[in-house]
Amino acid sequence: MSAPGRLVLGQFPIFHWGLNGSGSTREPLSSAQSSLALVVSPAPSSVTRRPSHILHTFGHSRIESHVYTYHNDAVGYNVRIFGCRSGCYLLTSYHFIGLRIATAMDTYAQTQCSPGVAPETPFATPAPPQLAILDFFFPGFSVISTAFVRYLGIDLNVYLPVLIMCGAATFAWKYFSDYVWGIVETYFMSSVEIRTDDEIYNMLMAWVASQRFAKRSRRFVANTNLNSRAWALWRWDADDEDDTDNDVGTDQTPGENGAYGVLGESKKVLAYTPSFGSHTFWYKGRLLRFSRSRNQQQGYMTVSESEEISISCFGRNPLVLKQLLLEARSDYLKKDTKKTMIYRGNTRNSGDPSWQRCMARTARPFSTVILNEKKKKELVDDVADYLSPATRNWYSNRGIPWRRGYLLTGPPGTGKSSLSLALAGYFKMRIYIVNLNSISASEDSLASLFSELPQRCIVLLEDIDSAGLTHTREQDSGSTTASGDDNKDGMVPGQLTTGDNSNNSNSRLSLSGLLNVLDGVASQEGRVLVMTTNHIEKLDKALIRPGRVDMTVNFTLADLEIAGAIFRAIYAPLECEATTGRDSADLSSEEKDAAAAQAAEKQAESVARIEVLSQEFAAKIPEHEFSPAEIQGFLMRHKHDPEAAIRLAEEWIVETRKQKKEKEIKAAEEKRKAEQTKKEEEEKKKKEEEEEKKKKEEEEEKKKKEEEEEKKKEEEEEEKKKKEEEEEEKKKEVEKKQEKGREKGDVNKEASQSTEPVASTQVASGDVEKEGKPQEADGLIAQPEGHEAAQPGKDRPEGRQDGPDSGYVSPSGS
Ligand SMILES: Nc1ncnc2c1ncn2[C@@H]1O[C@H](COP(=O)(O)OP(=O)(O)OP(=O)(O)O)[C@@H](O)[C@H]1O
Repeated sequence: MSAPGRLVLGQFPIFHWGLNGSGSTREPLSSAQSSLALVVSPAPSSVTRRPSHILHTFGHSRIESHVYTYHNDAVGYNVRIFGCRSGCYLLTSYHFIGLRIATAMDTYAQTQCSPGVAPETPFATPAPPQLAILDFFFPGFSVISTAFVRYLGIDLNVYLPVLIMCGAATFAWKYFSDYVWGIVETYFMSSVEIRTDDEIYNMLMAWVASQRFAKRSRRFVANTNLNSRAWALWRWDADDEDDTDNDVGTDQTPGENGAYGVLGESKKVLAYTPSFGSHTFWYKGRLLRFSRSRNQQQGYMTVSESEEISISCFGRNPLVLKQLLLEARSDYLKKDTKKTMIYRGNTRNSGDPSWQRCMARTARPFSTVILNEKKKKELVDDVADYLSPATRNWYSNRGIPWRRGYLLTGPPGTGKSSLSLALAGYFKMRIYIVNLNSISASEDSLASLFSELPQRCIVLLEDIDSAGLTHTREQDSGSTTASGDDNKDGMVPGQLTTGDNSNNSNSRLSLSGLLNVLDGVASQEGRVLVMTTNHIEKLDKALIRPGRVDMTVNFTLADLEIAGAIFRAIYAPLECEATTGRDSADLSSEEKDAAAAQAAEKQAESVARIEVLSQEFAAKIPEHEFSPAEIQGFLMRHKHDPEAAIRLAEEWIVETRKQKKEKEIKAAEEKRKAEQTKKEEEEKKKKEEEEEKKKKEEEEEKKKKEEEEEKKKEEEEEEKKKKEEEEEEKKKEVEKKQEKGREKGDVNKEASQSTEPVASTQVASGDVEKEGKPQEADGLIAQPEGHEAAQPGKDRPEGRQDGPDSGYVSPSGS
């Protein structure tokens, strides 16, 4: 027999047999197929064959065990067969195998026998149970076991039950502990889960990064940016503009993390947060657990999206968790007190639209915005009044929607955006920017964004004239209303404006949609709406009517005053920059006072000097020609040398004019070219259309001609056919007459036989007269059958063949 496997371990035989699925043992099985383990142990000879069937379950796999007892004369064997439940082994196969084992055992025992000596069976001494089942789970175990027995004299099988018990205990403990922990978590713990696409994620992670447990964690994530990555693709630069303020240090000074920066290099703060898993920490005397786990959802996700974060504590009261989150938030916002937070509306097609913090800029002092002081004061007073709680009540008591809108108009670079930023900084409000040009901007997405606005904030719609909100509805609809408000008929659905909408051709936002969002029934109250534009004249009147725009601030190109103010803003020393020139720590209080007085005096001198220079500079700048941004740009080039700026101002003016002129010429040229191209294209198109038309006409004419010819042909054919028919009819008539004539001829013949020829002729002529036919018909009549009828004109004199055969009878009878 070709048994696939047989092992004898020392004196304890362990047999490994393989079975194929059909139960036949004739063919040896491959090791992969051999999924049976046999354990043979001695049995009392009194025991008869006793098959039994036991099922064991190990984890997910089920092991069948069959015990058969066999005995020969000398000794009985228990054969325990283990097989995988999933295999298709038949009981009969097991039995068959058992028999084979028993036979093999007998043979084995016999080979051990020597004459005169009692046969030494494998079980001469009671052997411990052979648990080759391990070989089933750990292939090669039997080999190792054999090696241990042979070379070290250690029987691994002895320790097998212990090992199995340990394994089972571990399994059991895991299941048990998971189960118990689940119950504890559900009924005896409080927990808070943090969404990664919410700003609280950023707040919490910033807080966690500052905690000791995070810094000490052995498994951690190193971050240069703690913000959620969920919206990373939709953000501007995710970093705050002055992150480097908090950086780890410079060349000279090591940072808090012990790292040294390289001088002049832009540095990023390195923060460490605990990695995936559970991390415990103490907070306000309570043991908390910070868990970071992988999101089980499939699909592409950024790092922060693919994680789930929760914090839990023992006890059913989650107060401590809420305190922690509040602390995290206030810490996070503390960092921003001197900054103006800028949020941008993300109106993505997929997912809900939401506000995403994109930048925190240092608040711009209001004084740095150059604007007519009176106008500036008016604006600040108006906003302050609007934001006061008393005003809110006033509005609500009178049923007036609590909203205020401001329109900042003026040429580019005159300070509109700067004023919005300064306003937000002055009133400590956040700025929420909406991009109306976005292709995903729709009334729904905007409404959703506006509904999420906090009560005290600035909503900034920049350059609304370029957002397609040009051309008034009145112009396009052809009807004018007082406010322009009620006339919405001019709007084409899906169009932002009724006029030139090239900038927004893909947008699904309409003007009426925007108006609804701004102050419709469902729109948010309490916000300050600021719109900026370069072309107020292009805006729809409905958009800037009172109620939507309550104050308009006009910005102009630089005049004398503005030019001087910009000069002072650049060169005048600021109070914070005033230095004594010596380290104040080394000075006594009198010395400090003296140094301060000296610095103040120096600063006053400097201010006075700059004041004089500013006037000189302003005098050189032509009024209403250059924007403050342009002048600022020029002064920045000489920021440490005001005299040089004054000296070079004229040169700059000439240069800038030249550049502007060139730009204008270039723009005009481009415009002309564009127009020419457009014209050419139009002409070409027109020409093509004309050619096409001509071609079409020619084709039509040709077709017409052909049709006429065909018609003519048909008519001719019809005529011909008709003629033929007539001829046919004529022929038939002639034949008929010939027939008749023949018949008459016969009669005359008969008559001529009995009378004179003259008389017969007379009869014939008399017949002719009777018939009323012309004379030539006589010939026809007289023509004998089978002769051709005489041709008209040819008949008689020449063509006639007088004679007996022609059958012609002359009137004279000759
Ligand atoms: N009136 C002003 N006061 C102070 N700074 C100004 C003023 N006008 C322009 N600037 C400076 O010029 C630059 C551009 O200004 P800003 O962006 O505010 O102009 P804008 O009117 O909003 O331009 P645009 O219409 O192109 O958006 C800024 O750096 C700003 O500091």
